[in-house]
Amino acid sequence: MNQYISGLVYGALALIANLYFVLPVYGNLSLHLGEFFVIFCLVTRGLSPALMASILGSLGLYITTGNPWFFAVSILEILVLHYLLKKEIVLLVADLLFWLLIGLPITYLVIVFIYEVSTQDFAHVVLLKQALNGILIVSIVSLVRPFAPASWYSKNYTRTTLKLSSRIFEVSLISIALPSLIVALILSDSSADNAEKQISQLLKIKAENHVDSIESHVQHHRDAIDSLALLLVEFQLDETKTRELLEKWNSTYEGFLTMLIADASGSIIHGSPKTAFDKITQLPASERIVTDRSYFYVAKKTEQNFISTAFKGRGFGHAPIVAISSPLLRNGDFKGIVQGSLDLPQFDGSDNKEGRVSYLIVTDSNNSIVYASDGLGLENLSRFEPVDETITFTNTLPVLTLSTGNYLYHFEDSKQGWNIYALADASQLIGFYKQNFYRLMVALFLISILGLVFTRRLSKQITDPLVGIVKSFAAHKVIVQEPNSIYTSKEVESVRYQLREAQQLTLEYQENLKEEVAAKTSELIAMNERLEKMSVEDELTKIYNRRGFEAAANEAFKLACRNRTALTFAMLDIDHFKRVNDTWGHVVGDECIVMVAKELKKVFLRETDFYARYGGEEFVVLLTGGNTDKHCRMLEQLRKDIENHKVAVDGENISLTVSIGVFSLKEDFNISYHQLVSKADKLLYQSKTEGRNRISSDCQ
Ligand SMILES: Nc1nc2c(ncn2[C@@H]2O[C@H](COP(=O)(O)OP(=O)(O)OP(=O)(O)O)[C@@H](O)[C@H]2O)c(=O)[nH]1
Repeated sequence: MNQYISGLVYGALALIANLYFVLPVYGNLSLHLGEFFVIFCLVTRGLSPALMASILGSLGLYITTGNPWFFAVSILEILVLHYLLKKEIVLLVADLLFWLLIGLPITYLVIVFIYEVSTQDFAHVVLLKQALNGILIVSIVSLVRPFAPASWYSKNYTRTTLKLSSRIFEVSLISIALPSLIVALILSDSSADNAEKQISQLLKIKAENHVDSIESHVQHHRDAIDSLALLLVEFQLDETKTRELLEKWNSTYEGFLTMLIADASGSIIHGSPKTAFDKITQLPASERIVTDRSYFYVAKKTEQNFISTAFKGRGFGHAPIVAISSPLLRNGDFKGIVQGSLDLPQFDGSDNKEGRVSYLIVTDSNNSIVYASDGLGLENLSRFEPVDETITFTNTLPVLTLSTGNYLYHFEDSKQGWNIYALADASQLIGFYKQNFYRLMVALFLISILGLVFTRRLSKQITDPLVGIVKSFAAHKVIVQEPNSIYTSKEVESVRYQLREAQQLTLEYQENLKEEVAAKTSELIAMNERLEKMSVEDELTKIYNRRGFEAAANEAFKLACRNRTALTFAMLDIDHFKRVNDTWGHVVGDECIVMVAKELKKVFLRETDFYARYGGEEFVVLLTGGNTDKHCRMLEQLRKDIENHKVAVDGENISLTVSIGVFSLKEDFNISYHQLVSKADKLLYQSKTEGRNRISSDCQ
């Protein structure tokens, strides 16, 4: 497949996976599996298609998350992985290195400075999730890769051959890392769900407790106001007694900041504590009127106990308060109201005191804060408009975002129409997740180190016996039958057995070959000797041929010339040999030639005597040393011996004669070998023409 087309195909798969196959992890965090196709493209097709796929895959992530930084991180990841793979680093380790050294720092900066994630804990969770996402994907790629058919790999892409130890390391790491990652993610999610449920349960109980205690607190004070109103109507006390009763009530019910009694016209006629009322009495009469206050006109109108929304006090002080009032009704006539101002901070008494891990917010029916625990940064009486961040931070539990942070919460309303929020710091849950993710990372790291040590040892135990066997094989040492390592395996032993068999066959073959070569060599030597002999020996007569003679006689000729030693060269020719052949046939002719050679052998016995069949029925003789007369005598003897030697054929005796030309040197040695031969040849011709069976000689 063309590189660009494969980049587009893998990119399209990555895009679709990132858009439609997203696994939710926690809150709004999820695993994006599209990167699988990008990394798979890198390991099967090479860098350029993987970069194309990376851009398309990141487009999918950008569409789903709105985060453009995926482009940078993904492209960097591909480049770094490509480089580290070339350096023969295992894919999973390469990815771990990328995330530790580059991916995590960049993602951290993006989270903190560009996305301004509100809490450190959440930033850590996002960060670790990104790294786990990357490692999970690379683990899946490493797992799938061995099953990919060879045709999926690009021919242009040269893959590096990994060491066996690296291969085993990769396989064992993946087989440990991938399941533990998946199990850890599933367990983390389910335990986070459980934790959320537990916190939710706890907050619900707390909120209900708060509702109960607030309701009873308020009810207690409403009852107090009602009973005071009854007493005042019933006993019609004088002014002093009324004031004393009011002050007693105020001091008995600590929740009331101040209390007052207003007459039917809404004018304050009594107040407690005394110091506060004294201030009221200083005010002009018009400012002591409370007809505009809901606790007056509602109580008057409904003729029932009334509890106000929260508001800021006036006259008696400016503290935020909730007013409780009861009408004074005597025989159905409205005689005024009695009112108590509940001090808002007093609700603190109803708050949870267990280590302040939880908080309380109480709002009235107007959503004004009646009470908010310290540390939330909320002002009493301010409006409470929380932002829901549930999806970002948790799976199901609702989350509020305040200026001080994110809080898990449970909400209940009270009978008074108040809203009670029990809050817990969201970092509890995120911290729990962070801890899980950190544990997972540390576990993966430890598994990697253990895996590294373990697999190096294992691969050594696998390869060492093999190396030993191969070394023995290469050094032609006999492979031992018993394994020399206790860590050997059946496969290695099978190799040992087969190599041993092969080695024995080879050795046998070598032995046979050696013997065969030795036999052939001696045959060859004999043949060479024969050939050598044949090249200098006449086949028929077994004496020198012309070549052999010239090679041997030449030396003797030169030596004799140099030493001026007497020398005779003779040339012989069988007379009328054609006739012999014609009469008796060539076989008989050959016998005659052999007979002449035998006679030569008989006459010339010295090592310095050279003779040869010169060609056809012609022979030559070279004699050195002694004197030329003796040479001639010996030649004459030869001539006679041949003449006397009858060759028997079919009961008949054939007699042969030879003509000889003899040329001797005894004083003047200034002559070449060829001239010598030529002289002898001429003298032979002379013998022939002078009647044959004779010697013609000359001397120089
Ligand atoms: N049988 C046999 N005949 C040979 C061999 N070599 C040469 N001849 C014969 O020797 C004969 C030589 O004949 P010629 O050169 O005419 O001389 P010649 O008959 O000996 O007569 P002269 O030399 O003049 O006495 C030829 O018929 C050759 O065929 C050989 O090796 N074996």
